Amino acid sequence: MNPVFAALDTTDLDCARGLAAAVAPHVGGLKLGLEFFLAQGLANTAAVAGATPLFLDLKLHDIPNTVAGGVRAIAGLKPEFLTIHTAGGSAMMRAAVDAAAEAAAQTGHRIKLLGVTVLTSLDDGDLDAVGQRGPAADQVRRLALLARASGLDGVICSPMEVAALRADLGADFQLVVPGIRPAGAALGDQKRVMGPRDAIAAGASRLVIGRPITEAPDPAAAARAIAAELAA
Ligand SMILES: O=C(O)c1cc(=O)[nH]c(=O)n1[C@@H]1O[C@H](COP(=O)(O)O)[C@@H](O)[C@H]1O
Repeated sequence: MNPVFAALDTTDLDCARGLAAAVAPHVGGLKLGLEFFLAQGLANTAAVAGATPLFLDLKLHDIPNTVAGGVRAIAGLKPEFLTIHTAGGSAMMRAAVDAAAEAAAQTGHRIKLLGVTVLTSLDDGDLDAVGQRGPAADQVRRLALLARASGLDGVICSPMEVAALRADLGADFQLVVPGIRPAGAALGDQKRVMGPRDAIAAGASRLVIGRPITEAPDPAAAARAIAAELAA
């Protein structure tokens, strides 16, 4: 199984279609999120994903009733994964789990819910500034345990926390990992990063990779090179 989801972070439909066509043969799935979904909506999200597994990254974070409504609203898209924020608390996560179960009874498709823990663009100093107890690794562990207890299928975490979470949470819990930077790739706004091979070796289930693929001169070649590195 190719563990890479390519993040197509654009508002432009033609750009997303072009990237999807180029990289889909070389990745395990496509991630469409905030930018694309807000600009293009449900129908175009479905159109761009086509038959490729979809990771719908909406990072839902609201009161339980509203998040449950959000899950129901996108259920027809049948994404493999949907993100919600663990910081929304246990009741919110349980409401999302219940809504996903109700939707599965109707659509026959079970959406896997992933809890965002501490964004990979934040470091210990950033956490302090918003009044959260660091270090980041401790906060990630606290939120991941809460996510599992609330019935989520897995969490999003940085590569720096994967090994410890894998040891704590067992083999079946999905650890989906952005903040991936192949050797020489620009960091951009990411702060807690690792290379693709090291992240998988540490225990990541899936990798989310955006700009190192989409901003490469040849996105298909970049995706193919990452797949080859992981298969070697
Ligand atoms: O939920 C996510 O996918 C996510 C969580 C997180 O903590 N950090 C993070 O970077 N992401 C997403 O992963 C992708 C990373 O993109 P690149 O930094 O371009 O590789 C983006 O689409 C982010 O929205």
